[in-house]
Parts: sequence; structure tokens; C-alpha cells
Amino acid sequence: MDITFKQVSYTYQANSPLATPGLRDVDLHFASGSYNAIIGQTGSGKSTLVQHLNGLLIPTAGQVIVGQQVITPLTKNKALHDLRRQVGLVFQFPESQLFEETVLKDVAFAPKNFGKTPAEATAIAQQALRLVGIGPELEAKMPFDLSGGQMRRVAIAGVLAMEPEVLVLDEPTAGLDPVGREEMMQLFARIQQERQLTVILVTHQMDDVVRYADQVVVMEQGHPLKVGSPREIFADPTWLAAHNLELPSTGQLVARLQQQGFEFTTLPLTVPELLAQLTPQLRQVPVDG
Ligand SMILES: Nc1ncnc2c1ncn2[C@@H]1O[C@H](COP(=O)(O)OP(=O)(O)OP(=O)(O)O)[C@@H](O)[C@H]1O
Repeated sequence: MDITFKQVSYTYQANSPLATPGLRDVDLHFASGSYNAIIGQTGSGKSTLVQHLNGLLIPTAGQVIVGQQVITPLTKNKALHDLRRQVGLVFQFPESQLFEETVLKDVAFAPKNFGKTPAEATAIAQQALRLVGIGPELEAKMPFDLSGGQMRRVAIAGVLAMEPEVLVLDEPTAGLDPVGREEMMQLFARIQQERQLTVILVTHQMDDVVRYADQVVVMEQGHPLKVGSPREIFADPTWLAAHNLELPSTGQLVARLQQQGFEFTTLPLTVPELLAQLTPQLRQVPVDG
């Protein structure tokens, strides 16, 4: 599903003395089936941006177009029913929203709510649970009897059970250890491929951006400062530093090697890319003694 922002602005507490700008003049396009990362300093408008995707926030000016649906400042809540099913949101600590007495009931809640029969809702829920790696033996458990990682998987299955076409992930790996984070990111990548979803990921993890994103949006003060591929975004360490953005983990090493005279044909963004370019050059370095 294609998504377009046309001259979107959003002000919190508009028309009050507490008015705070959240977004200003945002023009963006997310292509159907693409994986997009939104990066930027804290307070730059990332969460405000993604909350426009399913009408949690309605623009103060401009238009957000999601598939066939056009959201304008005049759009009423009632008109957003379909959109809320089509755009799944996974926020930080989604497990805090589990509320039914069993895992299966929790995941079946959304499809039931969107008009499926109980049998259909159960089948969809079971399929979503399998997709996130939760087996039948856990279906009758109370969600709060599961481990933290399992709870998070169940919460994500609850979003997938809506059969969304767009998946918004707002720092979805917060609080997980590195292994849990890696598993979760791989899971999202697999689901995106299998279901051909448009993914919008808000993150501070630059290695994830490099690995997964087709397009990166750098937000600053509520505005997209730069939009491009990971290679375009991470090409200039000086520019990144000036905007308080980190480099992916290879970045520091690449910068040091460049200072020592290594010349890279293309900017290596991952460890395998770095090694592939480094090995032939290292063979030519004379060994003392
Ligand atoms: N509920 C709110 N009421 C008033 N102002 C808000 C509200 N939520 C966010 N803001 C303001 O809007 C601006 C953008 O905030 P937003 O949460 O979108 O940033 P962010 O890039 O997601 O930050 P972070 O990385 O810390 O999550 C900030 O100036 C913030 O203070």
C-alpha cells in the first residue's frame, strides 16, 4: 500500500497558548512493499509522523494519503475504521496492551472486532501466533504467565491478526537484549517479505537501518531533512555528526582506515562488506621484518 504525505503540518494543542509544533511541511512517499526507516534526534517528530499513518493524529494542515484513503484536517474518526485495520502499529513495550485471559483470545480479539466469525478469528489468530513462533501449547496460558519475549511476540501476533498491509514499528525492540533484538528484527523482515507489507520503522539503531531499510528519512525539528538510501544517508560522517546522528558500527572503523590511507571503492556499511574490500588491500600491505 502506497503512502504519501503532502505538505503535512501538525501542531499539538493548536489554538492554545501551549501550542507545540510536531510536524511542519512534510512531503514524503513510502512505496508499497518498501521498508522505510525514520531516524532523528529525540523530539524531532518521528512518533508524531507515524501516528498520522492510521489516523491516531489528524493533520492540522495538508493531506496524508494511505492507499485509497485521504486524511485531511476535516476527516472524522468514523471514516478511519478501515484504515485502523489496514495499518498495524507496534509501539514500544506492546505487551503492556495485552488484556484478555488467554493468549489465543487476546490475538483473536482484533479480527473478531473487525467482523470475522469466532471460528475465522481463531484460525487467523493461530496463524499469526505460528508466524511469530508461538506454539499451540501456549495458547491457553494467561499472557502474563509468559516470558517478556513471548509476551511481546503475542502482542505482535495481535497486530498481525488484523492482516494489515502497512506495519508501523516505533522502537519495537526497546528493552530487549541483543539476541532478542536480533530475533525480533529478523522476524519483522520475514513477515514483510511473506506478506509484502510496507514497513515504517522508527529507530535509533543505525545497524538495523543499514541492514533492512530501502529508504531512510532523517527528521529534524518536525521536518524531513534528508531522504535517501542507507548508502546516501551514511556517506558523510561530518554531516551526520553535525546533526547528532550516529554512524552504523562499521562507520568509526571505516573513518579510521580512510585516515590511514585505505581507499574504499564503495562505502562499506556492514561488516561483511568491509571485510570484502579490506582483505585484498591488506594482502598488499608489506609486513615488517
Ligand atoms: N502529547 C504531546 N503534547 C505536546 N507536545 C508533544 C506531545 N508529543 C510530542 N510533543 C512534542 O512534539 C515534538 C515531536 O515529538 P515526537 O514525540 O514526535 O519526537 P520523536 O522524534 O518521536 O522523539 P523520541 O525519539 O524521543 O521518541 C517535540 O517537540 C515534543 O515535545
